[in-house]
Amino acid sequence: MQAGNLGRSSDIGPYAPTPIVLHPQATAPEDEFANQGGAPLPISTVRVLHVVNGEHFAGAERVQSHLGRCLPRYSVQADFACVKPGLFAKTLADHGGAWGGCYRTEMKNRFDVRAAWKIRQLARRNHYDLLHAHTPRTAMIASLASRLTGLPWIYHVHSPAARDSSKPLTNHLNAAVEKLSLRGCNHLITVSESLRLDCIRRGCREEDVSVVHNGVPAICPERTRTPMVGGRWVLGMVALMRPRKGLEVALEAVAKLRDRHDVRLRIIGPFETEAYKESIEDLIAQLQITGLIERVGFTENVPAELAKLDAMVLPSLYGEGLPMVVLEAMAAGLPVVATRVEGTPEAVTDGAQGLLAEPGDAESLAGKLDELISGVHDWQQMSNAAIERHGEAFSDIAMASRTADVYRKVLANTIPTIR
Ligand SMILES: CC(=O)N[C@H]1[C@@H](OP(=O)(O)OP(=O)(O)OC[C@H]2O[C@@H](n3ccc(=O)[nH]c3=O)[C@H](O)[C@@H]2O)O[C@H](CO)[C@@H](O)[C@@H]1O
Ligand SMILES: O=P([O-])([O-])O[C@@H]1[C@@H](O)[C@H](O)[C@@H](O)[C@H](O)[C@@H]1O
Repeated sequence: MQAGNLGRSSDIGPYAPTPIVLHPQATAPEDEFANQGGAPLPISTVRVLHVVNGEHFAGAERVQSHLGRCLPRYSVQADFACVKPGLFAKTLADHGGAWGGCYRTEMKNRFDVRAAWKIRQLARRNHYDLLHAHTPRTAMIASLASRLTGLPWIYHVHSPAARDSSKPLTNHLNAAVEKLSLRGCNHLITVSESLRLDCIRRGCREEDVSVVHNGVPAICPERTRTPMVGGRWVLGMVALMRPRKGLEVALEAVAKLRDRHDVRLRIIGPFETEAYKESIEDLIAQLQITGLIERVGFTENVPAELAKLDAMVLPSLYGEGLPMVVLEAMAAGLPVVATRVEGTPEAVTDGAQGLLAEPGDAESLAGKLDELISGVHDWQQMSNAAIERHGEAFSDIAMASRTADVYRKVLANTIPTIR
């Protein structure tokens, strides 16, 4: 079957190897894989095909689009094969190839391995050097495509498959598929140190796993006001709303705060299912907080929404890697009130760039919000600390630079086998 093409002609030949220097950015990180010599060396272009789901435009897809946009600085050209083409595939196409080319390699069902053959065709035609998968489903396809092509492949761990959703059966299946697929994997990238340790606990060798912390651009939109003790506080939760994000806990916390403070909660993002949306509407009615809740829905301009908030709330229950919305809020100078889940404490230290509550505990979340709103912490100081922490550790440029270094390390250690 011929793979379709959304963003760029599938007939494109190899990219002209544009020699540029490694780490041209002053802000690029020091890295264990970087060229240790004096002057930076010109390097040849690496071509990577990301094998992605592509149905949503949520965290993993943000990572992918930032990589597609930033990797060319490091002489890496990234394209995308979508096995569930949806909003992400459409967005890539809308950008006309600026974030990388997009190919439709649909799977008709979870075990439709014909996608691996489509990827083999793409890899041959467009001379990719390596494959990069992002979900258990795409790990399965990339691992098969790697066998068919002889290309090395990398797996990007965004969340722990065994506790990624509220569906135990799906989690179990995904964890099993991931484990089997990883047998032939050349290297793992985890988005947080907590996920790196999780992989090692599950049997991966330390030398096969690298942490590349997620990163986002330094977008800090102008604010028109600074919140004040005794004034109105506009809180916002930004997410693809699904049970594991803990929106219920945020609503319960707002209900607890309503008598003491003038608070509003903006729900920014789409709901994964209509049924979940209805259950949330029922809870809002039951808690009698309808007037305090503003429903924004999906927005393409998250920074503009962040500029309207006084704090970003993310009450995740479990299963996070390193949430992009936490990093986006920090870049925007917004204090983050989140939960101690997986990688989140790697970005936010309680009392510094934001506050950390216990997951699933509305009392704990309300207590942390109360601290911020009552002025126990200086809002401006937290805002400055958030911007600073983003700049030093979580930029999109740093993420792309480190990812490019992993690619080169893997390619340097792989004996090419052309099939
Ligand atoms: C199920 C899964 O795989 N989850 C992972 C996914 O994040 P997950 O999708 O759960 O959530 P994130 O907070 O990381 O990302 C949400 C993204 O959606 C964007 N957004 C949200 C609402 C909206 O209206 N418009 C909009 O564009 C946000 O700006 C953000 O970039 O990748 C993250 C990054 O590796 C990991 O930490 C998560 O564990
Ligand atoms: O591939 P699949 O199992 O159908 O489903 C996917 C999850 O594995 C992935 O973690 C998530 O980010 C996607 O939104 C999607 O839900």
